[in-house]
Amino acid sequence: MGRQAGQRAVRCNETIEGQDERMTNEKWQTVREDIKGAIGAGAWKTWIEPLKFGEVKGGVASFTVPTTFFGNYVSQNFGEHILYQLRRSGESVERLNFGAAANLRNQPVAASAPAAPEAAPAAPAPGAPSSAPASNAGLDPRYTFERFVVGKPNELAHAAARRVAEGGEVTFNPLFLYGGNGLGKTHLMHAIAHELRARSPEKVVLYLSAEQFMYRFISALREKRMFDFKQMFRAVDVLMVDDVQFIAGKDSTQEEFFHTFNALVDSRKQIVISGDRLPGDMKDMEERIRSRLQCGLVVDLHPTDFELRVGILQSKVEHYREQYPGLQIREGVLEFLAHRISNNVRVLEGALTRLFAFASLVGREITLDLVQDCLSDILRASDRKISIDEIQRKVSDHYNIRLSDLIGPKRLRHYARPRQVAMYLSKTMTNRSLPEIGRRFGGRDHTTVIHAVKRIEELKGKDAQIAEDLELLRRMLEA
Ligand SMILES: Nc1ncnc2c1ncn2[C@@H]1O[C@H](COP(=O)(O)OP(=O)(O)OP(=O)(O)O)[C@@H](O)[C@H]1O
Repeated sequence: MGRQAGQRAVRCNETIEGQDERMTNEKWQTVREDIKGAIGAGAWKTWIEPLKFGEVKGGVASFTVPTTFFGNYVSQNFGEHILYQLRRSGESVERLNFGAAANLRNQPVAASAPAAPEAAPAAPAPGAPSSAPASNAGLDPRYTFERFVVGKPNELAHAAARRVAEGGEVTFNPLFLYGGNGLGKTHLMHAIAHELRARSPEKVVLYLSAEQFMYRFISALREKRMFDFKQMFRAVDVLMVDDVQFIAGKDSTQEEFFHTFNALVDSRKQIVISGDRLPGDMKDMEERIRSRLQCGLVVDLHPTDFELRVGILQSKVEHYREQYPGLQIREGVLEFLAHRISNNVRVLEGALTRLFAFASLVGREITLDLVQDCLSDILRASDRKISIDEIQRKVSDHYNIRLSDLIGPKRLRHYARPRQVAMYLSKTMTNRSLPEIGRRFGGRDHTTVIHAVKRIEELKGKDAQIAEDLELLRRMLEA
């Protein structure tokens, strides 16, 4: 463990022992008044006043709330304020626990994470700890390393995520995960947070989407709570921001993000960011942010290959078997799905969920006929066509050059060769005409495209590197 983390743990323990008896209901009354200043009287009256303070024990502050929903809402929306104000008042509280009054006789209810958009309704996972750090609100309990299937396309991203989750000395900062839709970026980020929470419960791990960052920033500005906002973000040990491309073009949010980022990096706190493309290709993102996003470790989640998709389906089937015992699935069905639905794991998962639900309703075995009946719309939509845009994006990522340089006028070999590769793929993998391809590459003439195609045809036979690049790009585009 790094020096910093060790020092922090000792300090926390010392304070906790001294202060467990100290925290009283009277003190809570003072603290909650401070929260009123931070969140406004309306929200305070609705959400904070009804909280009944219980105790602080082992670094966990417990409250009784009217319902589980109430607890979840407070945890998600005001948890950080409560933690921050408690700590400011001298308490060394690491977590909050909200027990619903009705359930208290049985078991305290955790202020558990709400469901991710496509997730099952929020409920603490079986066996989950009975309290969750408020800063972990929003985590899907299913998105763990155990449930993440590793294959060639995602092995590097997985290894980097594992390294961060060990919570040791910060070696690369930030870890930037990028890739297309539904390839597992969010899953890996949640897995890091779950693992850190289990290994180092004293650490404050904050996961949020870039959109949430923006809304919190705007409401802090509106309610004149910028000091609290800054303190809150600077108090975290690990910050994870998902879908960072969302803040591109949003100037003041970018400005605040930039300062938050710098403050955390300066104090050697780990940052994990995800995006749908390379930082360098994020149009409308300020240059200073793009360069900072690239200064740690940048890893790509490549499109899944057939083997990985089959692996993911098999792992999901195992979980479904617990839910739908006795359901039979014919041989060849998973391979068929993995072959036909290739671009997005989320769609693949959705297809399987629908199949299991349908088969259990009608009491039928899952066969290829059932797949055709039940998934015709998904299968139709997955018969996708490859576009010139996609080819350009993949080629520029592959050769690590900017999209604008791939398309632009620069004639250096460093740009010209990838451009010829992209033109060749556009000719051989789409049914676009030569003039149209020329137009899409910065308004070039169709004879330039013919020359590029011929040149790559020639090189394919004698340059092993080009042959390998073409093969890899083709596989990624077809995936
Ligand atoms: N390797 C994998 N193993 C198991 N499940 C996976 C894997 N990759 C993706 N999934 C599942 O696919 C779904 C979509 O993944 P996730 O939300 O992490 O994608 P994403 O890359 O963040 O997509 P987006 O950019 O659209 O937000 C999730 O339910 C996730 O559990």
